[in-house]
Amino acid sequence: MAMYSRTVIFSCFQINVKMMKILGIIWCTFVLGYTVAATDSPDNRFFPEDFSLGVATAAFQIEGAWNESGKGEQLWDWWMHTYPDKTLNRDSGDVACDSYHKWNEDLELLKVLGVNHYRLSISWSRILPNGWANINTINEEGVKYYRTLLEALIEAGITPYVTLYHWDLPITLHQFGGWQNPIIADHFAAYARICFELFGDIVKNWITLNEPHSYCFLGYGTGYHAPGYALPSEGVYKCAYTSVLAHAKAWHIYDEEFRATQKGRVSIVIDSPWFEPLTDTEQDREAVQRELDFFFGLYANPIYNGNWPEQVIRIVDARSELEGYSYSRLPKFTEEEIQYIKGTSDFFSVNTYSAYLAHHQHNWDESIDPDEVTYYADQGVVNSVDPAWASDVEWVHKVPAGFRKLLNYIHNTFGQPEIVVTENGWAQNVTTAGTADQDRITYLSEYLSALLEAIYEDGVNVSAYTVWSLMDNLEWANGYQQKLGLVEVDFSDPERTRTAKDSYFWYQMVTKNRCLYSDASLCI
Ligand SMILES: CCCCCCCCCCCCC/C=C/[C@@H](O)[C@@H](N)CO[C@@H]1O[C@H](CO)[C@@H](O)[C@H](O)[C@H]1O
Repeated sequence: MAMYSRTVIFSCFQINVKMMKILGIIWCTFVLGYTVAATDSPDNRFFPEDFSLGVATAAFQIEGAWNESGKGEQLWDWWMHTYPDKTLNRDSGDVACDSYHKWNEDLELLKVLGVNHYRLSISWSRILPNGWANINTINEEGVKYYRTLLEALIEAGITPYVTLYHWDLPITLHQFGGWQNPIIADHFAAYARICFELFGDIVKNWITLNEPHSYCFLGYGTGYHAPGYALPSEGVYKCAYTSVLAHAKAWHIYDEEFRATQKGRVSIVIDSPWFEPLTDTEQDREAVQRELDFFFGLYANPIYNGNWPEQVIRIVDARSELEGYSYSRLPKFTEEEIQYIKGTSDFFSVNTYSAYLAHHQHNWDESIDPDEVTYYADQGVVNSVDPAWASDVEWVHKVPAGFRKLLNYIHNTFGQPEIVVTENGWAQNVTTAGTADQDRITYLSEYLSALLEAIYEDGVNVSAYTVWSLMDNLEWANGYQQKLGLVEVDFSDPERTRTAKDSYFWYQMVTKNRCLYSDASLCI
């Protein structure tokens, strides 16, 4: 039955969406009976009535059309064209899922999936081809593309969550040093203002930046991502400083100029795995807290509590001095900036996929290795994973209990905010991926169970959950070699044919039943 549903699904899209829904229901009835039994006792409670279930994508990862309709070049276009060997299989985003041309097919997928919200991003250089926010430089074709898509989503009853920056910096701004240069915060704020003006009448949920930890650490720390800068001693901190400031400026613009009329809200996506102590010792428990502070707190603390986490300041200042620096490698916020940044988030957005074990690094606090002047060495933590945690790619391990703990940590550390899970999902290697993706169903089911426990057992205020991703797409440096979609995309086919996976039908059942059981009468 599952195979039959999949084979016919896409011709149905064009003809009869209602028929698709019926096929999905048939699939659920005959296949999910087995699926649920195979999953480790999912929670049988209904999601709260106003809880929002959604999926996410990002512009560069799906749109393609990299130089069409007036779009300017951005960092990842340049990176993949200039250093093709830095991406697995020498893949690029030139065509990606071709969503720039096939957005209405994606919309049908969303409608049939029955999601409440869709998280997407706007490509900065599609709106402002040269990056500069000068009213004369707005690319009307880019505006029309997003306007049409956003209006169609609203028309379909799907709430858009719009990310302004998902790693695709206009190349002109990279040439100014990108996120190493605090002036980028002003450029971002000006771009944000234009987007609020252009789309704020219909977009009510804004995300300023996606995962600053990822683009700061990978782009300016290790150099594994664009722009490829290996500046591990200071690059991450400078990038974090500019990013936090950029976010705060955009939030203030919205707050002062748009909130009263548009009545929307603004947040920033912060990503973090959960960390478990390797051993039950005080040293390893402290290692967990240090890693959380350097990974998560570097971005969340200035925005929610004011300033960098206290121990990050203490450690980096002390180590900088011991290393012979005449200044601290950690840029400092002025008192005025601390007050300006604090409180600039209307809800807490978090991306999380995995957990790691944390172990105190031997001698970390007693000696300084001059070859180890890095953001990583500052933390003094060695990470590993528990071999019992299921995994198909090196960076994602199935640890739903860690997800619940992370939600509780946010609740307790950052003032019990409303939490929106803006990304969570299961990554498969291309060699093991396929449309029969029971592993993904198991992962999502267990993570959603953990989320329900956080809501009902722990009293954590989680209002939305978002699967990454609607469809397989360009996974940055991993090219098309890792798959996270509910829908498979054939990247060898010029048509980029989309085929629903088993997980797509499973999530369709969840959005319909609003619980994790195919038989909703079992839910309470
Ligand atoms: C054998 C020992 C292994 C130890 C390894 C220890 C490493 C510890 C440090 C943790 C690093 C975690 C990296 C996770 C980052 C993710 O949050 C990030 N890659 C997620 O980015 C989003 O994910 C989507 C899927 O990759 C992506 O497509 C999307 O655009 C991103 O927003």
